[in-house]
Amino acid sequence: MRMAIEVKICGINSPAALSAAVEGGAALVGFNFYRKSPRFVTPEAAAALARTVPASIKRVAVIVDLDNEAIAALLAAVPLDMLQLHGKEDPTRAAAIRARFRKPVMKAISIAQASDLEAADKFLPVVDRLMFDAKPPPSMKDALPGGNAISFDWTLLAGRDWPKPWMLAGGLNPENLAEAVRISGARRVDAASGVEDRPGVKSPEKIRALLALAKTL
Ligand SMILES: O=C(O)c1ccccc1NCC(=O)[C@H](O)[C@H](O)COP(=O)(O)O
Repeated sequence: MRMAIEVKICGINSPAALSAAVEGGAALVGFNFYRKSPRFVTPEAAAALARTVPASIKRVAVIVDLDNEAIAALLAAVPLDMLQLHGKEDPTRAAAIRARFRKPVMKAISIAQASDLEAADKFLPVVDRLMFDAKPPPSMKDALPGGNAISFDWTLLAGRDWPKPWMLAGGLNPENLAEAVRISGARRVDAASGVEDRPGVKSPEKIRALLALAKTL
């Protein structure tokens, strides 16, 4: 039997969004600690939400180039199961974070062309998961490190696999998820903007729709 699609709903910042994700069957929920993101949550708000998440669902911290002191403070304040490195962390830094904080680490790799996938090989020995996310084009003003609602060419992943779990991210929504999965072959996916009404405002309806669809793929 085929493994069900695993979904991470990223940028959870309200009880309604969290309930929709939990009840809809998300496997992971992401809390965004990048201050410039419209999805930023304070550690206090994230802690209140994270404490209500069932143990079967992984609580992921999205962090961007944080130093050890900031990561330690975050982990002291918020119950978290995984660290998602979404900045310019290199393999040495990823390995150091994983060793020091003893949490599973997922490294996001920005993809625009086939050669961008080569970075995966360097991270594989030192992380627990990979995420392939869209690299914003240079013309995109005010681009964030992630959460830009843009997709990359899913055929770049077709027929590819890696020896650790990997997720597809970038502009996924209830309208394009089926196509993205069919073309890329991904069995783990992540969505932030595509389940929102506007940047930073999650739509419980869209979260439910994406998760219901994922169960059929
Ligand atoms: O979502 C953000 O605002 C964000 C900001 C800075 C770094 C990472 C960020 N998001 C991380 C995620 O896991 C997103 O879900 C992923 O980039 C896909 O986003 P989207 O294209 O909006 O679905």
